[in-house]
Amino acid sequence: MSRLVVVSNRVAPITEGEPTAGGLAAGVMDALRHSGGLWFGWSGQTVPDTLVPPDTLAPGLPPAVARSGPVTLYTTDLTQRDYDDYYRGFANGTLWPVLHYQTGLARFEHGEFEGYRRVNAHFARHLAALVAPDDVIWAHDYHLLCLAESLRAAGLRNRMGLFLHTPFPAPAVLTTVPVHAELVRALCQYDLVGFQTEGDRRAFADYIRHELGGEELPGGVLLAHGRRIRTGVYPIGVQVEALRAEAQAGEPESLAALRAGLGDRALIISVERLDYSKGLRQRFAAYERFLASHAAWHRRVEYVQIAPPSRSDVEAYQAIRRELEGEAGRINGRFAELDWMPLRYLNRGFPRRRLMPLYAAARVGLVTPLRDGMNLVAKEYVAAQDPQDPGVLVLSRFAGAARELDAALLVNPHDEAAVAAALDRALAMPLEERQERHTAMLRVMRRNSLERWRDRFEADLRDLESAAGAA
Ligand SMILES: O=P(O)(O)OC[C@H]1O[C@H](O[C@H]2O[C@H](CO)[C@@H](O)[C@H](O)[C@H]2O)[C@H](O)[C@@H](O)[C@@H]1O
Ligand SMILES: O=c1ccn([C@@H]2O[C@H](COP(=O)(O)OP(=O)(O)O)[C@@H](O)[C@H]2O)c(=O)[nH]1
Repeated sequence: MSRLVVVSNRVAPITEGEPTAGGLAAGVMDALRHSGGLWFGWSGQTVPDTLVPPDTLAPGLPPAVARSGPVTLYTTDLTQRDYDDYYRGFANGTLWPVLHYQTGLARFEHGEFEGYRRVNAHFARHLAALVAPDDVIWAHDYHLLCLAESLRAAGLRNRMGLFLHTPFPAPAVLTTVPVHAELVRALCQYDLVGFQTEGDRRAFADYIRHELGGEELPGGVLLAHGRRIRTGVYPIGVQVEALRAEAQAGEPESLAALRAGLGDRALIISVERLDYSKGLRQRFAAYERFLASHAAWHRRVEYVQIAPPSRSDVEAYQAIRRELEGEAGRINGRFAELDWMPLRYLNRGFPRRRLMPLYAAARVGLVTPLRDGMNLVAKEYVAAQDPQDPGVLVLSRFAGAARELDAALLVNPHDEAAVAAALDRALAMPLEERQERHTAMLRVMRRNSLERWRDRFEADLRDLESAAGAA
């Protein structure tokens, strides 16, 4: 069978035990670990611009190669200028906020978009030297919307698919990006475009029909720019049994330390990259309101927030970090007692195998992003629970995960009073109701596993005829 070539900006660290850099890297690594394949991406390193001759696009060096089990990892460095324009600039300063409906936080510079295209072309140039004509190419996420266009320009006729890990916003939101038309035209060079939810897929189809005057055929096929693009919904999953084993294996000392600090208090846990899309500011406010309005829970609960810094050189991320540090101190200052700290805010990451026992020990998993493509932490929390005595997931209706995990306590993260009431309800929930909700969520998660996500996308990609995109 032809090879699977995976391309993403972020690749998983190949050293065991390092914190995983977000859900994409964790998911792709877990998915590739069994079937194997070639994975190409950014090394995470930048090199000074002076190392690059002015007439070349990017470092002329061949990519570094490493092996992790059956996965061969090719990584390339970025120059400082490429990193600034592409990753810090257009990908995370323009696209990320717009894809998450935060248009007020988005900036736009034509030069950064050019840099974004330059890096997509740089990736394509390396890939063109690596892929065989019958390989299937599976690109990931908003960093690589223009990759297929660059690969086609280099003459590649391979089957190419893109899976978008983030939301795809309504056309009225996407069109705030001045180069939306160029982006969607480039996206149409893929043969298959996959989304986390039907809402995201619908938004893309609406753009094609209403902005481009394209056509939508039955079975998720779109006709636009003289091409035939297949679309589908592939919710990313987790490996339930492997995660459960990690949760049970535990790490006696760290868990013991946590338990000693907690005593018999109920633990509320939240874990995410420190990102404004994750709704931490609103969550802190909701927790403060919960403490103010539910005095009966004082000293009986503790909220642990794990929030490793992310994209720290983007201004909006620096602002949220400053703000949360102040808020955590203020909330503790208002409610803490000599022997009780209501909120523990940890500004650092943990390897996932250390997080799993913490999830297992938590009475409530509090996951309230303002928008999220999926949110794997929600699924990991459910997987970690003891089915005989499970904790309760309080989940934002705006996370992709809410489409599947509708047996969670679904909340609107903008409604502080509703989140506070959900916390009270979750903490007081009778065993039978907790079990019923947990069983229902586990059933969906077992069905929509990580393997199914990978297998369905890969099968649909392989099913397409080579260069079938021409309408
Ligand atoms: O690579 P970074 O800039 O450090 O950011 C980490 C990743 O964040 C985003 O993850 C998304 O993918 C998850 C798995 O599908 C999904 O659950 C989550 O909702 C998404 O936000 C981003 O999309 C990735 O590209 C980043 O690598
Ligand atoms: O300190 C941390 C924080 C998060 N994660 C992992 O990073 C992923 C986050 O994925 P999610 O889809 O929730 O959000 P993203 O960061 O991709 O937006 C999950 O697998 C977490 O277990 C981790 O390993 N260590």
